[in-house]
Amino acid sequence: MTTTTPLKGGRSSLRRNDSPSSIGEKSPPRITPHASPIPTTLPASVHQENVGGTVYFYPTANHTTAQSSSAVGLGAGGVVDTVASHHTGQTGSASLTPVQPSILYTGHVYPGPASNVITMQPKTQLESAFFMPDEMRSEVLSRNVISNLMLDASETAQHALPLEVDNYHSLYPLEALPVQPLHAKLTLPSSTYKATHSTTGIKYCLRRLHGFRLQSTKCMTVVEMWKKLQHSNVVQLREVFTTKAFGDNSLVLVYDYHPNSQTLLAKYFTPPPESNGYNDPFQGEARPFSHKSNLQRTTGNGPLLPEATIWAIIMQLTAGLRAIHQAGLACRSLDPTKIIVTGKRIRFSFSGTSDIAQFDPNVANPLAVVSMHQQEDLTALGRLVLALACKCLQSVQRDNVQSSIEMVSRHYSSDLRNFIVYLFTTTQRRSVTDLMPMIGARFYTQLDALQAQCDMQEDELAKEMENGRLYRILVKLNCINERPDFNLDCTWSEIGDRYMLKLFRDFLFHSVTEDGRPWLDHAHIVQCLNKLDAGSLERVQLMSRDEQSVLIVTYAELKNCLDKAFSELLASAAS
Ligand SMILES: Nc1ncnc2c1ncn2[C@@H]1O[C@H](COP(=O)(O)OP(=O)(O)OP(=O)(O)O)[C@@H](O)[C@H]1O
Repeated sequence: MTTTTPLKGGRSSLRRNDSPSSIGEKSPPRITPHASPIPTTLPASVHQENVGGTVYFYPTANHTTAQSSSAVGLGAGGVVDTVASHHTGQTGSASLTPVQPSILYTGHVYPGPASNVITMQPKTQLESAFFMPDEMRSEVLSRNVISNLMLDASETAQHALPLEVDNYHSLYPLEALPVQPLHAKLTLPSSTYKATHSTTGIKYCLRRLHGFRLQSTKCMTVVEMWKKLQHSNVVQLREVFTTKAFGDNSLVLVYDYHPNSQTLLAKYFTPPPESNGYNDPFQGEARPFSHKSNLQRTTGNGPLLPEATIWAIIMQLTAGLRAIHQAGLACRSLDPTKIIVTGKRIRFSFSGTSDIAQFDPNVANPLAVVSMHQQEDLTALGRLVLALACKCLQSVQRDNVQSSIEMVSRHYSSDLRNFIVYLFTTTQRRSVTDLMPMIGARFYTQLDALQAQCDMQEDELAKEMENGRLYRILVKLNCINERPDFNLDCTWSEIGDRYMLKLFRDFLFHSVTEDGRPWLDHAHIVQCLNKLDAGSLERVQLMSRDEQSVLIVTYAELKNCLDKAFSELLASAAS
């Protein structure tokens, strides 16, 4: 017997999840008709009933407990897997316990942003119900793109880079010019690369000191101290090794890699491109921080920074510096080329390089030397904050300091001025902990901003967690749907449980409006997938592509079919 029941004019059909987010036609959809295997016989165990023009199939009483898909303890009445029964020769899944029409589904659904978060989002668009804001996405994307950059073989040869250095491969230069002086106090050339660890695949930042020989293994003590220092404002040193892979004796320091980082110099002191190559005639020859070209250190960097931005930088720098000093270490390269900015995060980079490069095994009193370097760090911090406030590196040249501080007094609070003056007062012994009271209640503002950012990110995480879950269901469904053959059975995906899943897939993605246009409703897809994942007792009416067969199942049964079919695939893949 063929089940020939046109849907049109039949009982109100597909349960649609009405949602304001429908991006297509609002009229109820129907399934796109396509050629599809349809049942040709109906087992004696199935009872047929015509309700308002639609034929429904019910198992007879002695078959009500047979099928496993109903064995989820559902009691879903009027539910039958007739098509599956036909194609597999199994009995239909059913239970005669009547089901209340109310939706029994209580699955996991992203409930939408919390009220405290919604006000922080740039603009509440339809998209934001499901996906992260564009700004966040593009930041993550650009980090991924940068992180995945690779040189091809010819570029690697062009840069004279080895294919492997110790446990690292795929070296990628992180600076425009591969060889630069390390720091004002150093004449050693150095290079920075991104590289991938051979066994873990994790990316790291390698700092190579060219032509460098370790004078003494004693400096490994200080390396260990740096390796132990963990702080969110300090780039973590992971290991140090010597290598001849570059054709010389190089020392390589391995740090955590933070993609899409900029140096503080590049972010705040490099003239914008609009300057059209104009050089400030008053810039002079002085290089206040390191051997960087004066072109990069000119004035003309746009408007002054808001005071809140400067304090946000100060708080992060002092936090990192406090951790460094408390660990009995000194930064020794507190320089805008050695501080990196990643998003809103500021980190001291290449920490410990100076300690290794300038290690002197003959120092009589190492503690006193550290203390002296810590004082130098504080002076360097004062110079950096002054330069930031003036947005000009020349402002910290000896002759300019006084007028620069006056400029700070005119444009910023006395707190900021006092902070800088304290750090410039080298006649007294200063301490990073003394800076805390100067920051004062601004600390709470920073904490509040960070917590608000955490709230927003947690909300995005909640969304993405649900997306990840839905993605896994889609992976399962797509591994099953339309599989050309399985265990030499080319009809596997078209029969039995799999046939139900195919019709469900059509219901999800291929619904059309009355006049045949695609009916696209993201909320419909999400809600149906959620009901499937939760094994809801709600019923869904599926229809064969030729519109000749109607199948009413619960989501619980579909879930059971999905799990069974996917387990079969898994078992076969593992065998
Ligand atoms: N841990 C890190 N992760 C990712 N990128 C980093 C890291 N540390 C530094 N960088 C980036 O590497 C690039 C090169 O850094 P480097 O200090 O070599 O710059 P530089 O301005 O050329 O300094 P120098 O004159 O000392 O060579 C910079 O753009 C910096 O943002």
